[in-house]
Amino acid sequence: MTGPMIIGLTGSIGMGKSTVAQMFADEGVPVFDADAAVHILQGPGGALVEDIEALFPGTTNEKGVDRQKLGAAVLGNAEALKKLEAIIHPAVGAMRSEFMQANRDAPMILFDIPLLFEKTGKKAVDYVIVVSATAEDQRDRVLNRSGMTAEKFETIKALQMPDEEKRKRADFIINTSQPLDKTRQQVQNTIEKLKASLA
Ligand SMILES: CC(C)(COP(=O)(O)OP(=O)(O)OC[C@H]1O[C@@H](n2cnc3c(N)ncnc32)[C@H](O)[C@@H]1O)[C@@H](O)C(=O)NCCC(=O)NCCS
Ligand SMILES: Nc1ncnc2c1ncn2[C@@H]1O[C@H](COP(=O)(O)OP(=O)(O)OP(=O)(O)O)[C@@H](O)[C@H]1O
Repeated sequence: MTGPMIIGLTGSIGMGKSTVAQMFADEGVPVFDADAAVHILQGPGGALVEDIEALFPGTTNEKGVDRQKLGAAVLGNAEALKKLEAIIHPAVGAMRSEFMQANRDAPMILFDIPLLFEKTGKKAVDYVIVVSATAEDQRDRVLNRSGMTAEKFETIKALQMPDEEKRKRADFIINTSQPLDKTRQQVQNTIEKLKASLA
């Protein structure tokens, strides 16, 4: 194999992807965060702000994209979301390529991609890790966030592959319905197994 082993980290809304990705980073694994890339593209002076304003007038301001407004325009409107994804996903892909180039000498790298199964495709990675929690924990975590409603949660869930389906397709599952130190241990064990497969 040439280049680093590529690990995809995915999971449905609120399952704990960001927390688990940070645990991989703590172990020294370079992490590409797709959501963070979207924030850069949509943030102040971001490369896609103008295009988004043209497609969805009134959803940007001097600080870039107003995500509440853009979310209201696209979540629940399949055609609008498709148009937005058509400009965002290729730009995220380009940033991912740059990240790969910058980390080409690392033994393994991790892609944190919320929509890995839905959009990016399993072929982009060597192994898939699915982050999963009980439906109750997922719901509690998400509804505790500011700006979130039960309706918005249901709309987003309907856009994502069900957790059960994701788990079936996973090479590794990380459980986040347990204390954080147990989850960290699972992350460390997974890294050991991945390293063993490299040897
Ligand atoms: C719609 C937007 C403006 C809402 O922003 P907001 O800050 O309110 O929510 P946030 O980004 O935290 O997303 C909340 C949840 O929705 C999920 N989600 C976001 N976009 C999508 C999508 N296109 N399809 C399915 N789920 C999505 C996220 O994975 C997350 O679980 C924003 O998510 C966006 O620009 N999405 C399009 C880009 C995209 O597809 N991002 C997903 C990862 S690359
Ligand atoms: N064992 C655990 N592992 C991971 N997260 C946990 C655990 N226990 C509690 N949590 C909490 O659950 C929440 C998970 O949120 P996080 O932002 O990581 O999810 P996410 O999957 O990235 O969400 P989104 O898809 O909406 O971006 C955090 O507040 C975290 O502190």
